[in-house]
Amino acid sequence: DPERDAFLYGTFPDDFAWSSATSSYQIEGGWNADGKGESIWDTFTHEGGHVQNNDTGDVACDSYNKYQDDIDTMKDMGLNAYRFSISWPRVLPDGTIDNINEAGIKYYSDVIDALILAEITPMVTLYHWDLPQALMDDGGWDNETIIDPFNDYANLCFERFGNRVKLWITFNEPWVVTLLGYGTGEHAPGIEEIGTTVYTTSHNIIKAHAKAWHTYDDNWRQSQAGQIGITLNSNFVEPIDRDDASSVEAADRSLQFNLGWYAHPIFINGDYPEVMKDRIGQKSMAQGFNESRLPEFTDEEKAYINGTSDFFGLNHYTSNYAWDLGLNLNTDPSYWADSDVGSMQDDAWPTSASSWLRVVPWGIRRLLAWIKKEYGDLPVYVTENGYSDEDVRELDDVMRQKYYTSYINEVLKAIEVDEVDVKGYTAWSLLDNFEWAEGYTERFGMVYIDFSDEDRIRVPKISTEVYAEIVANHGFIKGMTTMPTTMMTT
Ligand SMILES: O=S(=O)(O)CCCN1CCN(CCO[C@@H]2O[C@H](CO)[C@@H](O)[C@H](O)[C@H]2O)CC1
Repeated sequence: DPERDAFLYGTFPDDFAWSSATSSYQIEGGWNADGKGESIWDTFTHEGGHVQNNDTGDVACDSYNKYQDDIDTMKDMGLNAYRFSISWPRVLPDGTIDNINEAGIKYYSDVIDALILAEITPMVTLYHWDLPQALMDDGGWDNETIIDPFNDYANLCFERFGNRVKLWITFNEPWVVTLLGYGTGEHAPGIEEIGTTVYTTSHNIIKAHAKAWHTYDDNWRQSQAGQIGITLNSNFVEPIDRDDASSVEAADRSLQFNLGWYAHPIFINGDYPEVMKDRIGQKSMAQGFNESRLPEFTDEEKAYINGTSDFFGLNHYTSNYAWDLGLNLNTDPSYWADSDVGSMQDDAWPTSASSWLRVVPWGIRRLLAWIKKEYGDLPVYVTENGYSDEDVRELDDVMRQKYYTSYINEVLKAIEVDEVDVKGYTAWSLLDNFEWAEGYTERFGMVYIDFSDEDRIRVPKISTEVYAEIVANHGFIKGMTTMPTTMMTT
């Protein structure tokens, strides 16, 4: 509708964080440099057969050696924050605190010092999917004995970097970690248990997250005065028919199964959404299980988990329509079937190089408003948002320029009109990088890299100029020279 789609001129709060993001396995390379231990992604890519063209992150963007180039680029763009992740096996090669790799500690200490020198605030993710292989050998996230090694790892990072790092994220996208890692098998460790292990691994991750938050809150917050939270990913889900109660309910149920799965315990009451407990419970009984496939938290665990995030970290890329499929007790045990929701994307929505990513700018505004309504008026960081190109050298990335302009404008509306307390925006990604199972065939970077050139030269695309001007103006003012003429409104 015209009101929804009108472009809004205006500025963001003065202290707004203008950021870009990367992650360790996707950009660093140096997979076995200076004492680093193997991660499950080293194993997964070296095994072959899981990634397009059998690409690996052995070298990736070589940021292990070229991180200063990355920081120089962000400095040139005027960014004031940078979200990156620490590779757990680079600092703890066996995963446990018994063997600290000081060379790994020094690498991240140097990166942090270089960011501070460039007046760029570091935002550090502790877990962005590269689990030490040694811990996978003990069952990985499906074994609750992993909770203590994760806490020891988090505590080490707080101890060594917390004097300079004041924004911590425990996990990046537990939904992807469990669904793609233990459900579809598309991601490391490649386990295919779509109806059971996705829930037992998530259960352990939520407990591990809570323990790390309490460790910071008890031992470090007073002296370091930082903030620690979690980053969750979700599409916005629009009812296929807003006047049909069953599809409105189905859309909300889909958001509960995607986002509420983790956000409800952490931000509401320490427990899973009622609709998940109810549906998965009913289906599990009908499928012959003697207990629900969704594990239960004890009352003590609920009290321990509730309230364990200082902000809401949101990764958002795209949206979809949903409708009700009706309660079906005859399905096989499957996360996809558990929610009884049909979903699709509109063919009118512009495409990207990623099959799941269509451009729907108004979705980010709707999702931010939904989060405020559902979880309260808490600070929100958009910790990822971005667009993918095909594997071609195209520096005038017009679609990405329009994507960023349109989505950032919708975030402005969320702040100005819907009064959502958004503290920062993070463009995924600074660099073209290793896009997981798609390898280097899908490019999310504002900066182009030729992965066949061993020098991995950073070549800024035009979107760096568009984003830089938005940052310089703290938003949108008339006459901005780089603004694309036609926005994306769908
Ligand atoms: O429900 S379906 O399975 O039919 C559709 C799957 C939708 N997922 C949502 C999460 N997305 C990962 C986002 O992943 C994030 O975004 C970036 C770009 O992908 C990655 O490079 C980052 O590492 C990651 O944090 C992959 C696609």
